[in-house]
Amino acid sequence: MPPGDAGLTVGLFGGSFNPPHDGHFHVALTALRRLGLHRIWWLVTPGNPLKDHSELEALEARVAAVRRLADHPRFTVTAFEATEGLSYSADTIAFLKRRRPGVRFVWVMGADNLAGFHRWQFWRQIVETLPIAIVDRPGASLSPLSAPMAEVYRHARVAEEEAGDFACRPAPAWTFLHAPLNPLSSTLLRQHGPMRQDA
Ligand SMILES: Nc1ncnc2c1ncn2[C@@H]1O[C@H](COP(=O)(O)OP(=O)(O)OP(=O)(O)O)[C@@H](O)[C@H]1O
Ligand SMILES: O=C(O)c1ccc[n+]([C@@H]2O[C@H](COP(=O)([O-])O)[C@@H](O)[C@H]2O)c1
Repeated sequence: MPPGDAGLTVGLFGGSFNPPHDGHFHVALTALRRLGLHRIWWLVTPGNPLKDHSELEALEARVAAVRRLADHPRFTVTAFEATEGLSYSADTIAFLKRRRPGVRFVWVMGADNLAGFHRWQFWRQIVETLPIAIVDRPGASLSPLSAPMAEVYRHARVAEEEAGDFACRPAPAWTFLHAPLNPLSSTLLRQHGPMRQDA
């Protein structure tokens, strides 16, 4: 697990990264800059509990690929969930709060995950524990209005213009960051192989 002194602000960016792509880099950079965070920790998951794992590459290969992609001085790549036996994000977050008590964490995810967030284990506990930042994604732009999480926690939405110190907000707090849309997905890359971004 990465070190973290008191006062550090960290965006937790969990993912399957099967494989990682520029859309992921875009999400991490958007969160880092727009939320005024010190760092982004990329959490390479042993396996999304809601996804079929039959096409999932080995963790070591995904970590190596994410390290190649996440080439930025404020990015840290880690796979401690596997070594600590953590499958659910609620457990990961509780673990981190215990082990890095002075660090201020924010959960970072793409807008497609907002739509299904109410299916995550202990999702309300997650919302009540740390601020959540959602980055827009093609096909999911309307979900802030209709997702159950957004409805239940409507009162906790923070305007993106006011999210510059987001890590210091008490939970529940969530914000939706509009940004240039990036159309890449791992599914697309698994189906068609690497594609030139400028083609
Ligand atoms: N193009 C994108 N724009 C915004 N968010 C993205 C984009 N691609 C991935 N994300 C977000 O990054 C995180 C990790 O995504 P993941 O590794 O599942 O990639 P994916 O492209 O969604 O994969 P798959 O197609 O296999 O479902 C998730 O929170 C996801 O919402
Ligand atoms: O805890 C859960 O129930 C849960 C359900 C779905 C996804 N997650 C986490 O969400 C992150 C994004 O997953 P993915 O597959 O969309 O990249 C990753 O860290 C997963 O472990 C977590």
